[in-house]
Amino acid sequence: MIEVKSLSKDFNGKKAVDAISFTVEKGEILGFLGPNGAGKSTTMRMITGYLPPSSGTAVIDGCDILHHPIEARARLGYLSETAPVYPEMTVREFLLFCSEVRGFSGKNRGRAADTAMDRCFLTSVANQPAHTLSKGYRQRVSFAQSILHDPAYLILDEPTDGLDPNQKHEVRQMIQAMGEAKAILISTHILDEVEALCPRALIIAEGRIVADDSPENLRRQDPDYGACTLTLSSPPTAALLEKLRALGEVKQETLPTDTAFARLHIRPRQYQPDFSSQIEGICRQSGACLTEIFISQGRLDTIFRMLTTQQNAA
Ligand SMILES: Nc1ncnc2c1ncn2[C@@H]1O[C@H](COP(=O)(O)OP(=O)(O)OP(=O)(O)O)[C@@H](O)[C@H]1O
Repeated sequence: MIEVKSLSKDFNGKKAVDAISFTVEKGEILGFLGPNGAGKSTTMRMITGYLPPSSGTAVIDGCDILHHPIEARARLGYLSETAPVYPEMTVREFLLFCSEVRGFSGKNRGRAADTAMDRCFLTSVANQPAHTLSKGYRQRVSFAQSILHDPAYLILDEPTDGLDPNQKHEVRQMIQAMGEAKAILISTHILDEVEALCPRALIIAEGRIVADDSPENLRRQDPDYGACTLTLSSPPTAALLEKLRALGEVKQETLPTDTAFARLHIRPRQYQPDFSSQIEGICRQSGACLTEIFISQGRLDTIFRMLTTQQNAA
């Protein structure tokens, strides 16, 4: 388990991270979200021992990063935001070098480098100098470096940043496969990625945790969760509008004048699981022809904005 215990960091008297605590269990992929400057990278650098905290600590598989840094780091793989790679080395040379630093020797050194290249789809560029690689491939080399020693704990700072959609897909699949056995903390700005990869998400703003829940539960906090958007084949009558207004807040969308359709958005005063059935019943009774109904599942980006801008305003 990764245990983050009341970690704080001050830079020149300003709190970048403010008493953050959370845990990540093996078999869990925890999404770490927050706006620019929220403190994600600073937290990750403290967990991995690259930055001393002002207070608090992190414990990796029982090893305190401050008191047992070598043992704690041996259990960790870290992909930093900057993904540093020595430019003049080939991919294989770089990974052999990193294997040696990780304590591999003899055949094990080559085996570790080759396995990591294989898992990160790098074999075809093994002999290419790093400075000739595209950004996506450099990111993969850095990823390979972080998993050389097959660590049980992975800290990934924006692992798909700058990758093309195909590469993003591949890296996500790699993370998903590794997440079955490892504890993974992953920071990202891509909310779709969180929905696809992370059963749990932590949102931070101005160095503090403002949410810790599943993406689904977070979406439920969207005021639009369960709201319905209806398309009618003709404009609604005043009687229909009155009945719908009794159910919730009704907004009529302005559509191009050459269409006979009408579109209404109805938000319940509070979530009701049978809201769409109630609306369908009212339309049927009123003789309105309902051609389409869309039920909102809420949006993570709405919640992200609500939680992180509230904090800024405070
Ligand atoms: N070495 C440093 N010296 C001074 N201030 C720093 C240093 N590193 C980070 N900060 C400040 O700490 C705050 C948090 O930065 P951090 O990089 O952790 O944010 P982040 O959430 O990772 O942002 P982003 O999403 O843009 O990567 C910011 O205000 C940043 O300017």
